[in-house]
Amino acid sequence: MTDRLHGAADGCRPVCRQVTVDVPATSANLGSGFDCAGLALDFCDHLTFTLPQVDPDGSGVDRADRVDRAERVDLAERAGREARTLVTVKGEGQGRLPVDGRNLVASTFRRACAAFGLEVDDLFLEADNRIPQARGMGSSASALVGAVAAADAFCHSGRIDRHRVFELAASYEGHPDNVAPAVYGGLTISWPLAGADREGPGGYGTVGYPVDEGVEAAILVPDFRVPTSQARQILPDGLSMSDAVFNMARVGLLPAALGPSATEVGATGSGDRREGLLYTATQDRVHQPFRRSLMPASWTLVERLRGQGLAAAISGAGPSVIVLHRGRREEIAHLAGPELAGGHWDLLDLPIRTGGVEVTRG
Ligand SMILES: Nc1ncnc2c1ncn2[C@@H]1O[C@H](COP(=O)(O)OP(=O)(O)O)[C@@H](O)[C@H]1O
Ligand SMILES: N[C@@H](CCOP(=O)(O)O)C(=O)O
Repeated sequence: MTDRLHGAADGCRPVCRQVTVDVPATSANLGSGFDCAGLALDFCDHLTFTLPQVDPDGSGVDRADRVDRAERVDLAERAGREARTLVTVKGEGQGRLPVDGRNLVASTFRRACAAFGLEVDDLFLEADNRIPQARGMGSSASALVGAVAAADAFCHSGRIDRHRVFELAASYEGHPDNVAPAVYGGLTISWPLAGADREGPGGYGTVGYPVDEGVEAAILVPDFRVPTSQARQILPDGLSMSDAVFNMARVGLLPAALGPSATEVGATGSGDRREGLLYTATQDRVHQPFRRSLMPASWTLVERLRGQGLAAAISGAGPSVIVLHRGRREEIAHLAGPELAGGHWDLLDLPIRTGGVEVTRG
């Protein structure tokens, strides 16, 4: 897509000087829902974007009074030279992620601002990261959503437009499954629009489903990384009809298996049968079998957990493992005992996050 959005104002001004963003981790696929299912997790990166730029006469931002005098002079002196990007990273990625304009959050923020018609001068970004990177918890989608949501907040007054954020961030990511829950929260099923349906920017649709309050996610996170790009390259070009049908039937079960209305579904009346539905909904023949060789230790763990009837799957493109459950935390920790005792795996017990990205202007 073209980067300047249709209808974006030419040369718009930022509506504030600082924006903070809390953007959640996500788990995509959930077994059967390759490239379409995603779940928001209550575990956030906290990002602070500051635009210190202001015209020498103080007219560059609507709230120029918040820029102190010394800073205005400093900025005036810097007029005419290349814009600076200064990034500080704490937590996940500290010492590893770029701290200049190559940082994914910073570069995406500039790109989204340009798409909205705002040319950004200097940018200060403080990233307090909790989401492990390249582990299958959607860190790259969260980085894109955080950056686009911040750009939306700088470029438009009022509440952020979640649909606009979803469309732009999904177009940058290239698949919408992690982006949608990071934007909207909860369980989402997303799809690329068919060619004839494409109109204007974007090209993805999504619907959200409520998640039963009793459902929790246990995420087992190893200390090794698998980049999503590598895990996508290993997938085959085609599938058998029977494997496609196997997954189609199961992804259709995900909203009922995770939703509060699951007990009302005739075939799933009792608590035990609900666990059975979660187990079935997370079966997969489309992507995990092809990725086993990239993450054998993760697959061993998935099989052990599933062997006890738990709804375990590779989280996203891996190598983390997600277990969706209702009150079975101790059992999961016990079954993952060998991995946890070895010191190379962590267990995160995470509630499902009902809301998506949160933005505050300062
Ligand atoms: N908070 C972040 N800040 C900057 N870059 C990030 C951030 N999170 C992810 N990235 C970039 O995305 C890469 C991981 O993306 P990817 O391989 O898709 O894994 P994941 O499963 O975590 O999304 C990181 O190596 C890094 O380049
Ligand atoms: N559907 C994608 C999901 C990638 O999720 P991530 O959290 O690993 O980035 C895939 O399976 O490739």
